[in-house]
Amino acid sequence: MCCFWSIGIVLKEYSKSTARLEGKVVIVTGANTGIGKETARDLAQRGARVIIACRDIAKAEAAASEIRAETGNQQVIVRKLDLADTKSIREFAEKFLAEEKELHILINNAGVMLCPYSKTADGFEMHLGVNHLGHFLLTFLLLERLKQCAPARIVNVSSLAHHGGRIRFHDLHGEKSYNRGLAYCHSKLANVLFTRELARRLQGTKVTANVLHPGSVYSELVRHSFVMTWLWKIFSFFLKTPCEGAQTSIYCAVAEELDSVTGQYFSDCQPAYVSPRGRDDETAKKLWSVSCELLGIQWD
Ligand SMILES: NC(=O)C1=CN([C@@H]2O[C@H](COP(=O)(O)OP(=O)(O)OC[C@H]3O[C@@H](n4cnc5c(N)ncnc54)[C@H](OP(=O)(O)O)[C@@H]3O)[C@@H](O)[C@H]2O)C=CC1
Ligand SMILES: CC1=C(/C=C/C(C)=C/C=C/C(C)=C/C=O)C(C)(C)CCC1
Repeated sequence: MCCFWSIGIVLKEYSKSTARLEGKVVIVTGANTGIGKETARDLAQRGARVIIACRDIAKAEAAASEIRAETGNQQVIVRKLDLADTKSIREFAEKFLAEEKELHILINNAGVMLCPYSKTADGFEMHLGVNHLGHFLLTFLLLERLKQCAPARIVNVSSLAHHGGRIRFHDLHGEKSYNRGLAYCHSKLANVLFTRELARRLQGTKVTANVLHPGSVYSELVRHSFVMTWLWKIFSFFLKTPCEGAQTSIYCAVAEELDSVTGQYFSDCQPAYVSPRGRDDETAKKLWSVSCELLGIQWD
């Protein structure tokens, strides 16, 4: 359940669940700032053991100490994860699986937007590589542990921007044409399609997979665009705070009424409209097999 309230002209919703998470292990990617940090803070407040999976250890340690001090939960742990490098993703997963016996909630939150054309360590276009392929590989590597600890949840942070995306199988890495806004949209559509296919494959396992739009949130996401950085500053009053932006992620992670809900897209803590391309099962299946090929994995 969510509650409604409003500030100015922006309608906002808060996850109302009082669920406690003592004994539960959670991973939040990109939790050193923005929506991820607020998600980690809330889950730590609920008593979970929270793994802050970030590429910059210094920034992550600063966020973790702040959360530990504020919540009194000392089980907020930093681990290195660079989603732009499959070697780092594999090292993270290997270390995690060796150190932790359990995993109950995986929040694939980290993301980049409006990057100038660039590639990941493995030669993937940056938006597709970090936002989709990195999380696809991470989920693959951790899935057995989630299944063993079921009921468990996978929460993928996508965006309303998925409406503008398409999966350009003929030019996935933007080598023929590249627009950084569209590249973001494509990667966020990939998040929606991945969740859809993942949920279908996980039927009967008690591991759910849902995807969400957090709202338009005043965060560092716009850092690669000078114009957007200024627009975000000027219009910040109309944007959600990171704490408000984290509410739908928290809702998907803990709400009791979602125990058996899977494959759904949420916004403002409620089901929301998915674009026709985000409901295309054939594209979802093809994206799945192409992602496996690119990553050199077999995921049946
Ligand atoms: N803000 C908004 O309005 C909206 C956000 N979203 C989505 O919400 C999610 C969170 O974004 P938000 O909090 O706003 O953005 P921020 O830029 O504030 O946070 C993004 C996080 O992702 C991390 N990250 C980026 N690249 C990598 C990488 N290669 N490996 C590991 N971590 C990485 C960042 O780390 P570092 O600090 O080191 O760069 C940071 O922790 C994203 O998936 C975004 O697409 C969706 C719709 C709207
Ligand atoms: C129309 C408009 C704005 C709103 C932009 C929005 C709402 C952007 C949403 C971006 C998303 C969803 C990004 C992440 O996925 C501004 C810049 C506030 C002010 C200028 C006019």
